[in-house]
Amino acid sequence: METFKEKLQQLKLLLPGAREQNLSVSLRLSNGEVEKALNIYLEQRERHDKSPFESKQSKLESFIKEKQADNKDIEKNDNNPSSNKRKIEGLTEKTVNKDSKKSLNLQEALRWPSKTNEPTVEKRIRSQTLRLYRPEDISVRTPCTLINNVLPKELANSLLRIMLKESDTFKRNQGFLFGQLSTTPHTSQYYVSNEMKVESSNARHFPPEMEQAKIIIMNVINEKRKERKIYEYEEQGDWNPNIAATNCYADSKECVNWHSDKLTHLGPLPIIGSLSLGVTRQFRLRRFGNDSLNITKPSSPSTIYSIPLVHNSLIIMWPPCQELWKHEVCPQNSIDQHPIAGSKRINITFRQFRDEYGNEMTPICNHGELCMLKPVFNGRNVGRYFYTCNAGGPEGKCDFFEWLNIDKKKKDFEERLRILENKRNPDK
Ligand SMILES: O=C(O)CCC(=O)C(=O)O
Ligand SMILES: [Fe+2]
Repeated sequence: METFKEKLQQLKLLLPGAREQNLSVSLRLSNGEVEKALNIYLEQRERHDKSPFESKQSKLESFIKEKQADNKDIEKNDNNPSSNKRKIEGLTEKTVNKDSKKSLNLQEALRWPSKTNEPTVEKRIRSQTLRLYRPEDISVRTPCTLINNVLPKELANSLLRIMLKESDTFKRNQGFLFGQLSTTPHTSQYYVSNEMKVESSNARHFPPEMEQAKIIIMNVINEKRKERKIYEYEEQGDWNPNIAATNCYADSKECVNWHSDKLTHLGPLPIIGSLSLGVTRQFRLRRFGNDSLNITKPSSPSTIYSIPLVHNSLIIMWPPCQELWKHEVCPQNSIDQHPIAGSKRINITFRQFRDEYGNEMTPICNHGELCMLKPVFNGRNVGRYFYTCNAGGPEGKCDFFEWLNIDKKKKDFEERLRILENKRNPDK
């Protein structure tokens, strides 16, 4: 387990020009999670950069209000005897309380973010949002490929109509964000292709139009993939999407926040084919990991690339997009109405569920729950993966940790298949 100091060091490597004090506050607010701390830091900085004309005073007031709200939540948790206190390695509870109050300090608020200590180059790059329209630019700058008009027009329109109807029964997912229960700002639904068994009562089978779309998209992606490097640990065979996470954004304010897609059941280095239907929305990408594989043009972690995804477009997220980048669909002030969908957008993300990463092959944490698979995105272990506790609630994570051994997993899975086969055909 890394100490608070080591995590701070990781953050410093990621954001070389940033003030240590700001990174330290971000790390405390993130409950000691480097990835969340990076987001908190970048969001604060972005917010700051977006409003250069606001007076220092009003910026300061809103910053303090936010911090006060955050700290109230921290205090509420810490005062609640039934909830496990927030744990940050290397800090006692007392220090956490004392230090989180310290973030109300006026001096510190004024110093967020530091203008003077950061190098000019980073300062110039950091506020950059680059809009990318041309597929050539998208391929050079990001680990994605954009294909417009991917489906025959009639198929795209009929799939949109079907999904609009289906979306009436899509649900808002609930999850934990910084220990607080929160609801996703859009609705979604899982689908599985027809050759798969529906194991979860929450999943539905692909409607026939989705199956047709899947085949076209699968062929397009496998064709494009022939021109690309295939990493040692990605699925070596053809890409064969068998599940689809679908989203509905009812209006311009519905969104999905910065995230990378979970690898637990997809395995390392997945390919994700994301089809957009209905209203055009901005899909934004930001690198946050160390691109040691050098597949995209070097960019600052805070450079945001914004890509308009029009009706019937496919964005392919190639590996290592989920390992080293984050993506979001941000809220917008206005959108152009779509003739069929009005203000709605439907998104279908085709993915390949890999059996060797199924539930039976996933370790169980100390809580007795299935673990989640996470990549190391920086430092000397970049390129490795580990299993960790998936709990996000107020009870906190347990300290389960296990490196993923990809070769061993493959062997274990083959062994498991052999045993199952022997049980089915004992005479063989
Ligand atoms: O709506 C989109 O384009 C992205 C959706 C997404 O990122 C997801 O479902 O994981
Ligand atoms: Fe995603």
